[in-house]
Amino acid sequence: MSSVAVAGARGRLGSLVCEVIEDHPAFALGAQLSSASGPEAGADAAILFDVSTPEASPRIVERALRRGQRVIVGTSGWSADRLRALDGVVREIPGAAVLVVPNFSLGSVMATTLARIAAPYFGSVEIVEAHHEAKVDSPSGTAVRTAELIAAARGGDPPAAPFADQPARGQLIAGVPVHSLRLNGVIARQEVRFGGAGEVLTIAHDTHARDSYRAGIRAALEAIRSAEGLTVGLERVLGIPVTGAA
Ligand SMILES: NC(=O)C1=CN([C@@H]2O[C@H](COP(=O)(O)OP(=O)(O)OC[C@H]3O[C@@H](n4cnc5c(N)ncnc54)[C@H](OP(=O)(O)O)[C@@H]3O)[C@@H](O)[C@H]2O)C=CC1
Ligand SMILES: O=C(O)C1=N[C@H](C(=O)O)C[C@H](O)C1
Repeated sequence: MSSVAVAGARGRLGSLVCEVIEDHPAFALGAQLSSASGPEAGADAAILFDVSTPEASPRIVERALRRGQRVIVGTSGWSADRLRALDGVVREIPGAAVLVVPNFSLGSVMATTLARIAAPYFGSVEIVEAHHEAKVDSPSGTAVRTAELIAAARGGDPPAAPFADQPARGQLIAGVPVHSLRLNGVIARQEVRFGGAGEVLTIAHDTHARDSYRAGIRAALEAIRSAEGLTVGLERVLGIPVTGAA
C-alpha cells in the first residue's frame, strides 16, 4: 500500500481525489492538508497529491520533491514557464518523479490531442473556455496548456490574431487568443475554434460532472509509482500518441 497525502483535500477536486484513493486497494489516504497545515504535515506519505491553488502549488510541490515524495499535480497555473522551473528542480534531485495533469478528464485530453493534430493546418485559432463562478484563475490551466501545445504543433509559426491588442479580443497565450467565461450553471467547457478558407472547425468538450475526473485520477495514481522525472499530461500516462514538443 502506498500512502498518499492530499493538499487541498477539502476542496471540490480534493474531496474527489480522497474518495478515489480510499476506493483503490493499492493506496491509503494519508494526511488531508489545508492552508492551515504546517510545512511538515503529510511528510510521512510516499506520494503527495496537490490540488490546492495556483498560488500555493509551486511551494507545496517543490517541498514534497525535496523531501523525496513522488508528486501528482492537478492544480492549475502550471504554464510553460513554471514547468521549465519545475524541470530544473526535478533534475537536481536524483530519483525525483512528478506528474502534472492539467485535466483528469479523458474527453478533455482527447479534445486537446485533436487540437494539436489540427493546429498546423489552419491559419487562425482561438480558444473559448467557460467555468463555474468559484474558479479563482483565468484563463484555465487547460486552456493555457492547449494554447501552448497548439503553438508548439505549429512549430513557432503564430496563428493570425488580428487586433489582438483590443481587450475584447481575449488574452494572448503563446500567440493564441483565449476568452474566459465564468458562469453559474457551468462546471467546465472548452472550445477550440480553427478558421480556414470558408470553414470553421470547432473542437468542444463539456464537463457535466466532476465524476469525469475519477478515471484520470486513478490512472495518475497508478502511473506515479513508476514515473521518472517530469511528466506532463494524462495523454503520456494513457499512451495516447502525441507528436511534437512538450
Ligand atoms: N486537473 C484537473 O482535472 C482539475 C484541476 N482543477 C484545479 O484544481 C485546483 C483546485 O480546484 P477546486 O478543488 O475547484 O478548488 P477549491 O477552492 O474547491 O479547493 C482548493 C483547496 O485548496 C486548499 N488550500 C488552499 N491553500 C492551501 C495550501 N497552502 N495548502 C493546502 N491546501 C490549500 C483550500 O482550503 P483552505 O483554504 O480551507 O485551506 C481548498 O480546500 C484548481 O487549481 C483547479 O483549477 C480542478 C478541477 C479539475
Ligand atoms: O477549476 C476547475 O474547475 C478546473 N480547473 C482546471 C483548469 O484550470 O483547466 C481543469 C478543469 O477545467 C476544471
